[in-house]
Amino acid sequence: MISLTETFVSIQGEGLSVGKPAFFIRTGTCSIQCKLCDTSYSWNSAKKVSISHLTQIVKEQNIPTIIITGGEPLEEKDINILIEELSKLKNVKEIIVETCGAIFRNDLLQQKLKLVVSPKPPSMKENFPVENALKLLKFYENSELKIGVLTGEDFYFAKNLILKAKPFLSLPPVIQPIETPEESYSETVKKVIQIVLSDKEFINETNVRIIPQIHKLIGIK
Ligand SMILES: Nc1nc2[nH]cc(C(=O)O)c2c(=O)[nH]1
Ligand code: SF4
Ligand SMILES: [Mg+2]
Repeated sequence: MISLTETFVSIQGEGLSVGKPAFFIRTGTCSIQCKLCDTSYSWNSAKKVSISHLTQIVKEQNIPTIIITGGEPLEEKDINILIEELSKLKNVKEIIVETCGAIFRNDLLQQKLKLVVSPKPPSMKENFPVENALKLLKFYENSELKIGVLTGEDFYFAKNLILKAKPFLSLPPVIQPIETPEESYSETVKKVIQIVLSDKEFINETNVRIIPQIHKLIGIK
C-alpha cells in the first residue's frame, strides 16, 4: 500500500528534465516538515491505495515519464514495489523519484529510475542531514542533485554540498530558487541568479545550472 495525496498530469517543472510531459504520483507523508514547504498538504494524507490501483491508472494514462514525489516518497515502505511494478509496464520509459535525501535506502530498482535528490537549505530546515543525500547520489547511478536556494546562506550550503558531491555526480548540479510568500517568484529568481553569478570560481568549478520551477512561473500544477 502507498499513502497518496494526489495524481495529476503536467510537465516536469523542475531540474534538468524540465518540460517533459509526465504523470505525477504525490505520496502522502513527510516527517521532515520544512519551513516554506510548498506541499504541506501532503504531510499527513489519510488515503491509502494499492500498488495495483496505481499501476492500473498509469497504464490508462499512457505517458512515458512517471514522477513520484511527495511528501517524501522514500518514507513509503512499499515504494520499491511500486517502482518495480511500474518498471514492468511497457509504456513506462522513465520513473523519476523526487526525494529530499534524508533517508537512505538501497532497494530501488535502477533500470528505469532517475533519482532527484534535493537536500534542504537553512531557510527551509536547520541542520538538514546531508550524509544520506550524499550516499544516495553515490549509490544510484542515474541521479541528479538539485538544491533550493533563497538566501546567501542557502547558497553557501548549496555550494559546500555540490563541491562535496562533485566527484560522483554524473549530471550538472541544479540550483533552484525557492518560492516565498514575501515576493513574486520572478523577483526571487533574479536575486538568486545574481547571488550565483557573483561566484565565478564556483561557476567554473561546477558546471552548475540555475533552473526555476517553471510550473510556478507559468501558474500550473
Ligand atoms: N509541474 C510540476 N513539476 C514538479 N516537479 C517536481 C514537483 C514536486 O512537487 O516535487 C513538481 C510539481 O509539483 N509540479
Ligand atoms: S522534505 Fe519536501 S515535502 Fe517534506 S517538508 Fe520538506 S519540502 Fe516539504
Ligand atoms: Mg511541487
